[in-house]
Amino acid sequence: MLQPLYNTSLSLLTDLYQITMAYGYWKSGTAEKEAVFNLYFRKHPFQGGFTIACGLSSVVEYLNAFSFSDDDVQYLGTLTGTDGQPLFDPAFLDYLHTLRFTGDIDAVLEGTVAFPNEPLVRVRGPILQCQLLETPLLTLVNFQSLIATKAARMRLAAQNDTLLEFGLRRAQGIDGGITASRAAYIGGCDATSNVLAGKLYGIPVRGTHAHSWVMSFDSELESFQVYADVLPNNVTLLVDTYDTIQGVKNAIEAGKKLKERGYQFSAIRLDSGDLAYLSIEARKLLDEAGFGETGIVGSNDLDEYLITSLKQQGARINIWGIGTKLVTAYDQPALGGVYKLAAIQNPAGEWEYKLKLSEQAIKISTPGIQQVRRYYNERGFISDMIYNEETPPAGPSTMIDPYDFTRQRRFTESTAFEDLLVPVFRKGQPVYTPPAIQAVRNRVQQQLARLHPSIKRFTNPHAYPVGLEQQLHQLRTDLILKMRQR
Ligand SMILES: Nc1ncnc2c1ncn2[C@@H]1O[C@H](COP(=O)(O)OP(=O)(O)OP(=O)(O)O)[C@@H](O)[C@H]1O
Ligand SMILES: O=P(O)(O)OC[C@H]1O[C@H](OP(=O)(O)OP(=O)(O)O)[C@H](O)[C@@H]1O
Ligand SMILES: O=C(O)c1cccnc1
Repeated sequence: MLQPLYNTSLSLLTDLYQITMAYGYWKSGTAEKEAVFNLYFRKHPFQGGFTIACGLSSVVEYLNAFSFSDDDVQYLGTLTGTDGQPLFDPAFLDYLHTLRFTGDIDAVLEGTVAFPNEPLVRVRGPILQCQLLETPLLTLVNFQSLIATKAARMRLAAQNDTLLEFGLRRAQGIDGGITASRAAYIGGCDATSNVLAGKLYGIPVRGTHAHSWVMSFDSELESFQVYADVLPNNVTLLVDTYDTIQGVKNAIEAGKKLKERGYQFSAIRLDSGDLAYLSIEARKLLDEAGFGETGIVGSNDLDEYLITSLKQQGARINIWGIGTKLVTAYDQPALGGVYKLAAIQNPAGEWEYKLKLSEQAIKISTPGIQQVRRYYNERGFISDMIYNEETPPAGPSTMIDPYDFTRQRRFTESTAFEDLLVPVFRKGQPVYTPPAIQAVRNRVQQQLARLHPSIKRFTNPHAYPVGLEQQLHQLRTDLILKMRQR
């Protein structure tokens, strides 16, 4: 389902420097130079061992709608430089007005587990266009991948329990809320309380009630009974407004009447106090009253660590309501994805490889028209090898760790693999239709099932092996040496 937002002009949703650089390329006659940029991140969020790639369907929508509207170019025409004179030549604004994306996009499918330095999106096309896409692509992919990853961690902690996303009220603004609900569902939540996200994306919506409902009545019991009368097919009662144990007893009273009417008493919700102790006591009371099927929702500043701890304490919660810590990615509020130039074609049509140097080894970029080859066996994923599509591995291949070249792995021709980047746009035309959101969500779980548990643990996870194919490693090393000699 299309999000209408991406179908309006979002071409100014970028940093000014992208447009000034585009102007520079246009003015200096280099706008059409063919270039390749890679979008990748350098470090997993949350000190984790994996990241879930997310945001590609928004990228597709964004690119399909990519154009500068009349008022976009009019606005750009009002911008001035430090001398107060117009920043852009009107002829450039005319050029922008008719500009459409004409390049190629290759990308890792949404819901794929990804690792540092692997391109999630690769953009090839006239350098001016590639440059203009940097900020919007990062905006779309960084946040969605961050939240999908956080949700996947919560799913790991919650195991087979139900996971509800309740974050809208604490989200980073409107788009933060809507986008987080989508990414959280993909990452493993079962439903959201965010009704607009439900409508836009086809995500199941679920909810309980607030303390205000209970407080608006003279007694808690009456509030439960009225709620059950009015919404007999949606009865989850929040029991902690006054005294939780008494609240459970009142909920059972209301539940009995509901049962007599032939309806199911779905659940109670605990939102404060010791969630382990209270859920164990509530479970006993519910079971004794014949409500063995009635669930227990736990909420209150939960995250993957608290869910794990509560489970270890024997908590009887089987439905987890998670808001703030999920949609704000509380412990790491940004994924540091970057977008780097990796190659430019010279007038003879040959690739000149490009690399960004840094004193920090982790920040030195990798040149090449990069593709990721993921090797696997029947037990799961073995390792990922980044290679240059211009020099693909032929026969047995050797993968080298770019941070320690003595660490190498050799793959025989019989090792099974798949290449992760798939064609998404060719010459500006979409050649890939994003799957339904449910399929993306399923993909996350299928992918995680193929990752060794040591990579998925929260504390000191094992690093999944990612390296460079030997020819690409050599190219990168030669370029670093050449540039350091300058
Ligand atoms: N058994 C438990 N073990 C670890 N953490 C828990 C346990 N029970 C609850 N918590 C967490 O402890 C934190 C504080 O909860 P607590 O209910 O004491 O404070 P609160 O949020 O101020 O309560 P209230 O909503 O009544 O103001 C919450 O993040 C909650 O999820
Ligand atoms: O705790 P979160 O993970 O963010 O989950 C969402 C919270 O939102 C509601 O609380 P409310 O806004 O009523 O405030 P509260 O924290 O005082 O309960 C709800 O009762 C949850 O506690
Ligand atoms: O439905 C709920 O229980 C809910 C929704 C949003 C925030 N907190 C709780």
